[in-house]
Amino acid sequence: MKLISATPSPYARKVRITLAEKGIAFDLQTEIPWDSTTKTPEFNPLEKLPVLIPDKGKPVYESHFILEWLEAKYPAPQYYGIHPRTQDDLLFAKQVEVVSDGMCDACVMLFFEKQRENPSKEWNARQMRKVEGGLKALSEWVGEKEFLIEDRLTLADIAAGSVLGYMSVRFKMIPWREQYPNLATYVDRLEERDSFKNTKPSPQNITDKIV
Ligand SMILES: N[C@@H](CCC(=O)N[C@@H](CS(=O)(=O)O)C(=O)NCC(=O)O)C(=O)O
Repeated sequence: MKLISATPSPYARKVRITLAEKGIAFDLQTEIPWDSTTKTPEFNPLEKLPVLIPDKGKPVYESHFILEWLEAKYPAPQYYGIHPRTQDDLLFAKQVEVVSDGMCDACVMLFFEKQRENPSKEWNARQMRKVEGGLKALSEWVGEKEFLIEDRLTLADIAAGSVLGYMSVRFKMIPWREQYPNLATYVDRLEERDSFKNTKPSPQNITDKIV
């Protein structure tokens, strides 16, 4: 199995963490999806990574769907299960992923708006509100807990941990660790896991003109 990924990608990190927690071997293909050299269009009509390419069968893309696919194909108890046991908890975990991924989307929008000749203040303010609203929601959900659900790592922690780790790399100017010390404690504990330690995001050097 192969995963097309990028070093800063919080979406790809969710998949890398899940593969590690489930103990699934895979080849990591690191790319810059914004450069003309990327292979993503060969596998994903949306030209985005992450893309999971199974040894047999069709490519799987869109991180939340890749995690669904992995949980379906590599279920508990043979593999570590990332879905909570009850339906309500699973729906809540998916809501945490919606907010976490939405924060990532807003961060990506901000990242590229800054590269425009005349960045729109209104557009940036709108994206910042989404990031700040998401941080507030995550902080309220986490409280003083070690894990969001069932006192063990689930989809919710993978999603929340990935966006918080991304912000530490891409958005140092947002003082979220001071604003929400409980989130800082929460993510620092997650980062002690091998699946997090071995998937730390790092910046990439985009060479092509994007906007
Ligand atoms: N909703 C998608 C978002 C994936 C995404 O935006 N990936 C970026 C790379 S990164 O932001 O994750 O580093 C990409 O491939 N962008 C290329 C493009 O949008 O054309 C997911 O969850 O997988």
